[in-house]
Amino acid sequence: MNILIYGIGGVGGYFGGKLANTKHHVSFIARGGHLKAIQEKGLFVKSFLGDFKATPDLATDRLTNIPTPDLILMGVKSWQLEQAAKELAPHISNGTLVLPLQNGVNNPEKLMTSISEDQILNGFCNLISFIEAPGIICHQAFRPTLSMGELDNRRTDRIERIHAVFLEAGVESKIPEDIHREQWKKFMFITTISAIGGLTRSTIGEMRSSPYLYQMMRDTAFEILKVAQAKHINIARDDVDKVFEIIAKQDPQSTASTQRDLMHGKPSELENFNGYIVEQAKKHGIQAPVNELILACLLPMERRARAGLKS
Ligand SMILES: NC(=O)C1=CN([C@@H]2O[C@H](COP(=O)(O)OP(=O)(O)OC[C@H]3O[C@@H](n4cnc5c(N)ncnc54)[C@H](OP(=O)(O)O)[C@@H]3O)[C@@H](O)[C@H]2O)C=CC1
Ligand SMILES: CC(C)(CO)C(=O)C(=O)O
Repeated sequence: MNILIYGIGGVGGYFGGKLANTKHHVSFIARGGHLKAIQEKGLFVKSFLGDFKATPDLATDRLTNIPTPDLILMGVKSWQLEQAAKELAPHISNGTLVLPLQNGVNNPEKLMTSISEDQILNGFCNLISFIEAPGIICHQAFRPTLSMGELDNRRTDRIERIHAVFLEAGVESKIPEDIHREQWKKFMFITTISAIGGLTRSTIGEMRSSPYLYQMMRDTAFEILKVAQAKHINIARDDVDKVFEIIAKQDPQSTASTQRDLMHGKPSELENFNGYIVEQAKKHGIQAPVNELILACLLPMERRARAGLKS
């Protein structure tokens, strides 16, 4: 199989690195000093589960150089997906499948702006990893897992084939019965902790121990639940409780990637998280005042980050 990893950051670097060590032909799209380091020395993944080195068949910043991919793993941030899909469209065939791994729940729709719906899968992952230095990925915590599915949840031969490729690479991969439901559960978790964490600059432990902030997290989650149900996602009140059980188990010092982006004045996924909920709540006639407040408070900072100014 010809596999392309588009974006070799925390996620693309970890899973792309695993795939590069299989028999498949693996190409990396990266840029700048990170690309140069990978071209010169390969990609080094420092992982608390065991370090490994990966040498892709090709590392480039030019899509014209790559063989037509059978599978593309999207490793960019969710707000970079539309642009990436536009750039990819002329370089794929009708048989190419695209698997997004971004946090958020509208990534397939973003890809559909340039790529045919029947070539798009849905997916998400769990791990904590980031670029530590050019050519080096640090996988810091969480046993990496990957969930994937067809948009209509059918267990097709092609999804089984892709799942098998990840298993072959030693990645813990799942095809849940309902990929959208599982993705919304993760979305509820990550959106609830990221935004309030970003707004208050607090760790998960600090938010859990403040009754006010804890209630704010719960209100955020219930607004997300209402939007999900309006969109006919099979998710219930029990799922909110399960999300809060997961929140209760997190290391008190932990912060989510979007929260860290917000805190470091980098462009973040705020608009794909709370922004999406506010937009969809309006569309479905639902009140979402907590998500609206969070979004309004963080948007000026987000705009500064996008204008290249540090907050
Ligand atoms: N990191 C994590 O632990 C987790 C992240 N996620 C989700 O995964 C997604 C990816 O996050 P993450 O891996 O952290 O993001 P990163 O910022 O670490 O990685 C994105 C990479 O894509 C590169 N990129 C973007 N556009 C291009 C382009 N046109 N050409 C070449 N390279 C490009 C970026 O390069 P450059 O830096 O030059 O812009 C960067 O190296 C997000 O949706 C995130 O929420 C989900 C679970 C865990
Ligand atoms: C919370 C976590 C680590 C779970 O994978 C995540 O998705 C993120 O930080 O973006």
